[in-house]
Amino acid sequence: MEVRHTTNPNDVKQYTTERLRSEFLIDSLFAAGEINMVYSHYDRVVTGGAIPINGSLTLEDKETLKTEYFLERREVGIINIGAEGKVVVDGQEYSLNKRDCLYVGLGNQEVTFESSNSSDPAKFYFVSSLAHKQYPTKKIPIEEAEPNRLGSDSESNKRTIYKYIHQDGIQSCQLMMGMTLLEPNNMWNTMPAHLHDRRMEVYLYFDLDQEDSRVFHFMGEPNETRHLVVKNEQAVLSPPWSIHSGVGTNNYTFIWAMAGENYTFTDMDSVKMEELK
Ligand SMILES: O=C(O)C(=O)C[C@H](O)C(=O)CO
Ligand SMILES: [Zn+2]
Repeated sequence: MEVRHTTNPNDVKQYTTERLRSEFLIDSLFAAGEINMVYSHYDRVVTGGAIPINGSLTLEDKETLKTEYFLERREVGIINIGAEGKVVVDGQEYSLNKRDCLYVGLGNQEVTFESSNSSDPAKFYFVSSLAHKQYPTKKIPIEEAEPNRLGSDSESNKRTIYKYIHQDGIQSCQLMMGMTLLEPNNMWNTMPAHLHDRRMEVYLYFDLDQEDSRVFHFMGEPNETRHLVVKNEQAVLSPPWSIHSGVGTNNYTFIWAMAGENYTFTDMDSVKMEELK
């Protein structure tokens, strides 16, 4: 898998667009019949995508992790963003429809992905972080996730945050994961912006409804922002020192995942509008 190192915010001020994209944008996670992963040194989070077509794909990379199996020292959250498929965890099958989430804990030795129909395949997005204890493998459909409604039409940021893996939901060591759905004609996410220097975060943007749709994702320290132009099914690594917010040219949905120091979703430092530059 590709390995990305961490960056210092003072250095990032000098980056060209190309360098910024190569450090923070994950532009090709999803390819038919492949599993692709990026290992970030931010909290050692692995971000991945799998589209099984002919048979199953296995979650593994001994070469990079130097462990016997992927979850020997890790946990993983998996969300299906495609058609129906299944994840098999040490022989136990979990069927996932679009937007369903599965948490798989430390110590499970074999995790494989399969599509129910190869002509309309599943697309599994996953984020994995380090784990010290085994929590039970658990599936949660979006209907059972805790919704948190935010924003307003006048601010164009009316949206629902669904929390899957968190303190009051599926239990994990440090991984938090959920999905935010924007109401039609609402384009802004995570504005007003926030920081959490205790945790890194990854955003996956998907369901951008036109070929030409883009999300302008804002990152950087609040007084030194930059943007990344993001296409459908691309992800962004957000360092702990960076805001993470976006505005779309069309409707979209995104999956957020965090790992780091604490396990408190509400541990956020809000950024005042006058601080943003
Ligand atoms: O729409 C939002 O606002 C979010 O979804 C925010 C993320 O959940 C987040 O950044 C959590 O720290
Ligand atoms: Zn955040």
